[in-house]
Amino acid sequence: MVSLALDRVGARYGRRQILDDVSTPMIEGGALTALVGANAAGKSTLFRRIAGQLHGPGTVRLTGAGDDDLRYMPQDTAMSAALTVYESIILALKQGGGSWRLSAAELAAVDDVLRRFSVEHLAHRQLPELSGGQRQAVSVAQTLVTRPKVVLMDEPTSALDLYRQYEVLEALNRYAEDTGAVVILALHDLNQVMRACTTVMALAGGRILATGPTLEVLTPDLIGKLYGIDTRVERCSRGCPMMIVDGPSHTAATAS
Ligand SMILES: Nc1ncnc2c1ncn2[C@@H]1O[C@H](COP(=O)(O)OP(=O)(O)OP(=O)(O)O)[C@@H](O)[C@H]1O
Repeated sequence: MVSLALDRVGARYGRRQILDDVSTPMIEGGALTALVGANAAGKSTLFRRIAGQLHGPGTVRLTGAGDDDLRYMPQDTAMSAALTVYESIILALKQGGGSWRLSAAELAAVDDVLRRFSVEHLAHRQLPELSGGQRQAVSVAQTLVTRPKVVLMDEPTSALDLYRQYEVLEALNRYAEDTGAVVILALHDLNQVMRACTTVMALAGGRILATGPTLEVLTPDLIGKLYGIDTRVERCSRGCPMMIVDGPSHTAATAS
């Protein structure tokens, strides 16, 4: 089983300290973990630090996976290359080098990821012709084609319609279950978090404010602290917990 833990991790841009002493318990693979926090709280910075794109104090401990097994999908992914979706996924698969030939297993991996994320019908479309939501779904497929054991995704559903949000989160959940991968998603939609993610890490002021099982961590009290918003949790007609937003509170302590 794959797991990831952070021990007193820090990060800065120039003199500006963004993350300070970020520590987490062991995050186990096989299910989705959400990273939540206000705008500018440092979620992308934490992903860059875990992915090795930024350096700083502290330790990122990976168990059952090496640095090569990690993929980070940033918030904005470039899709201007004159490639088809199919070609772009092959390119993502071959990014680590090796033979230019495609083995039967690699061809199967490309087919699998196209099917998992329902982008088969786009296989022969050019990347620059895709809509924003199509681009995002393709980007998820590119990220997962190598079957990474540690996956960090920055707002992977922000451009998707309601049905596609549900579909992509379900597919990500199945991916985590099938591969045992650690999959961490930065998400702003807390209803998506409640529906899809088993564990939550909440970031504020450059530190982890809370981490643990979703329904235990995402309390109205914590949400008030993170976003300055009053909320309550109710159940939808199918029994799924839902966050109802009542409005701004006056207890905000969000990151600068
Ligand atoms: N390349 C950079 N150089 C300098 N400062 C940066 C850089 N990238 C981000 N920052 C700053 O670091 C802080 C954290 O930004 P980050 O993108 O990590 O936040 P975030 O939680 O992902 O935000 P959002 O929810 O808005 O995407 C912000 O104050 C931002 O201005």
